[in-house]
Amino acid sequence: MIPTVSASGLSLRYGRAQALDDVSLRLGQGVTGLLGPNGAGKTTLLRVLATAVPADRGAFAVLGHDPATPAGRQELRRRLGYLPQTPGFHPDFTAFEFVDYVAILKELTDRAARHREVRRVLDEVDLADVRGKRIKKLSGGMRQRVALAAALVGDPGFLVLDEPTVGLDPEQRMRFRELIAQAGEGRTVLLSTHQTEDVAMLCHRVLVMAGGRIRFDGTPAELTARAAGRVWISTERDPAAKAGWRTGTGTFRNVGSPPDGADLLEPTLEDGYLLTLDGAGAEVAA
Ligand SMILES: Nc1ncnc2c1ncn2[C@@H]1O[C@H](COP(=O)(O)OP(=O)(O)OP(=O)(O)O)[C@@H](O)[C@H]1O
Repeated sequence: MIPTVSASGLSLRYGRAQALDDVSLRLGQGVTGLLGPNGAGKTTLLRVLATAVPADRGAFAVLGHDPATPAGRQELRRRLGYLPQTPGFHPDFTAFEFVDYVAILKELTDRAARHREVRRVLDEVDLADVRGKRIKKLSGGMRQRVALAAALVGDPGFLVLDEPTVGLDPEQRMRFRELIAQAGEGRTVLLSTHQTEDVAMLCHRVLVMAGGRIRFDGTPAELTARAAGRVWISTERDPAAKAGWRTGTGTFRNVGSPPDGADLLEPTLEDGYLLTLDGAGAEVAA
C-alpha cells in the first residue's frame, strides 16, 4: 500500500478528556471505516486530519504535505474534502450557491471555471435537477448529497466524511453508500459511522476506536472473524453473554464466551465490533 495519509503519535486532550491518545495510522486508496462508541474520539481524529484543530502531540502528512508548516497546510487543504458532522448550511442558500460558496473558500477564483466545477460535483451526486432549490426545501438525503458535493469540489485526493449517513432512511442510505463507493475510486476516504452495515457494505478496511485509541485495524472480514465461535442462541438470558438480547422469535442472541454445547451462530461484523469494544474496556450494552 502506498500511504496517502500517515500519522504517528497523535494526541489531543480537552480538559480531562483524552480525546486522542497516541494514534498512529496509515491510509491508502479506498474507503476506510471508522467505528467507535460515542466519545471514542472519531470526530476529533477526523478534525485533526482535516486541519480543523491541531493535535497537542504527534505528526501527520496527507499526500506528502505536512500541516506543521503554513505552506504544507495550505497544500494539504487544497487536496482535502471534508464533510463535517454539521455541515453549517445557510438554509436560504440554494444547493448551487452553497457549493459555490465552498468553492470560493477553496480558492477557485475563476468564476466560469468555478461554476463548471460546481455543476460537475452536483451532477456527480445526482443533484443537477435541484441545484436551484433552496437547501431548506430539500430532503435530508439531498442535503447530505449537497454536503458531499461541497466536499468533492476540486477533486480532492483525501475525503473525510463524519457520520454522513446519520438520519437517512434505508433507501437514502443505500443511495449515499453508492456515492461514497464511487468517491472512493482513486481516492482515500475516511468515513466515521455508527452503522456497522455501512462498514460491512462499503469499506475495504476498518478502524475501531475507543477511549481515544485505535483498538482494531484490519479488514471487515477480520473484524467479523473475531466473533467466530462466540455468538450463540439460547432460550433463556445467558449470564455468560457480554451482550445479549431477545430476538423477534423469542430466543436470545448472545455474544461472549459460549457455554459447552452452545448452539453457535454465524457472527456478523457488529458482533466482532462489540467484542473488540469489550476487550478495550468500553461499555457493551447487555
Ligand atoms: N470541543 C470540545 N471540547 C471539550 N471536549 C471535547 C470537545 N470535542 C470533543 N470533546 C471530548 O473528547 C472526547 C472525544 O469526542 P469525539 O467527539 O471526538 O468522539 P466521537 O467518537 O466522535 O463521538 P460521537 O460518536 O458521539 O460523535 C469526548 O470525551 C468529548 O466529550
